[in-house]
Amino acid sequence: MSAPPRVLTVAGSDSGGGAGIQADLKTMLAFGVHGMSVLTAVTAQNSLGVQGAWELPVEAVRAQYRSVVDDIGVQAVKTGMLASAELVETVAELIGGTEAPAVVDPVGVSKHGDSLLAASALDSVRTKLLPVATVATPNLDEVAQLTGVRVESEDGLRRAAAALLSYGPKWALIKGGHLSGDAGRVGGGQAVDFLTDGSEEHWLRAPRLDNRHTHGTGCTLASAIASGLAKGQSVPEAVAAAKEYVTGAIADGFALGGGIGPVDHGWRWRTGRA
Ligand SMILES: Nc1ncnc2c1ncn2[C@@H]1O[C@H](COP(=O)(O)OP(=O)(O)O)[C@@H](O)[C@H]1O
Ligand SMILES: Cc1ncc(COP(=O)(O)OP(=O)(O)O)c(N)n1
Repeated sequence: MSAPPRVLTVAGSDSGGGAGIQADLKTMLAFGVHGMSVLTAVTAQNSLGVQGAWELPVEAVRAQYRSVVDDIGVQAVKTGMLASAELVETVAELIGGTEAPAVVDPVGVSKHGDSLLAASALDSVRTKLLPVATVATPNLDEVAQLTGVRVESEDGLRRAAAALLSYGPKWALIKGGHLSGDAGRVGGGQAVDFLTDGSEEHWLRAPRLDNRHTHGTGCTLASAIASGLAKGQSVPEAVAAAKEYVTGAIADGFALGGGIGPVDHGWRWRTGRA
């Protein structure tokens, strides 16, 4: 049997299993690729928020990365929670020395408002990590932090993407999940994301689903994109497939715990929907 495409996630652990490394590996399984992980931090986390977070030492991150890349090999890398400037710079250096495409999810703050990245690391994200990204996938809060552009309209998505591209990623995917769904406002009724490399433009639209159990959407989307790239898809193809997958996962999100439950990574086989 031939070897499956291999995808590496460099991210933090979510003990609740909804986001972080756990969401990434479940997504990779759903896309039929072999998922591998470099752990950067451990969080005590559940549907109510993040109760604690501990970073791993830089040597532990470097060692995990080398173990995987030097022996097993990777066709795509995805990054998530990187916690500190030191870890951001280490991971940027490692990715910069690897040929595989990199999907950078510049995780800043969880849905509950818990910080997952030190404020002092923002400059390292801008100057070290974004330049080595094939695709960068910030949500609206993250792109505002990184570029200063606050998005309230579809034109705002375009401006934010242009500002992000100035830091060097090949493609910018601005996720409009946080745009207000109120009737009459832009994005109302739809979850709109915008993808561009500065010349091509792709608008990704899906019905805005009325399910509060959306924990892990960003990690899931980025891992699905990395899985598509590892299979040889172009960036627009991989993003379109990832958007379809995350939309289905939100539709079947689980009411687990007392707060925001996780999306369902196994919705395709659980429900039989394509
Ligand atoms: N209620 C929703 N209905 C449908 N799609 C959504 C909803 N909320 C978020 N999304 C989609 O989920 C993906 C992740 O976006 P977002 O939730 O903004 O990221 P993050 O988890 O990083 O904050 C995007 O494709 C976004 O459009
Ligand atoms: C360990 C860890 N990494 C990343 C996140 C953020 O995940 P995301 O997919 O953006 O989902 P929400 O937290 O916004 O629901 C996380 N929470 N934990």
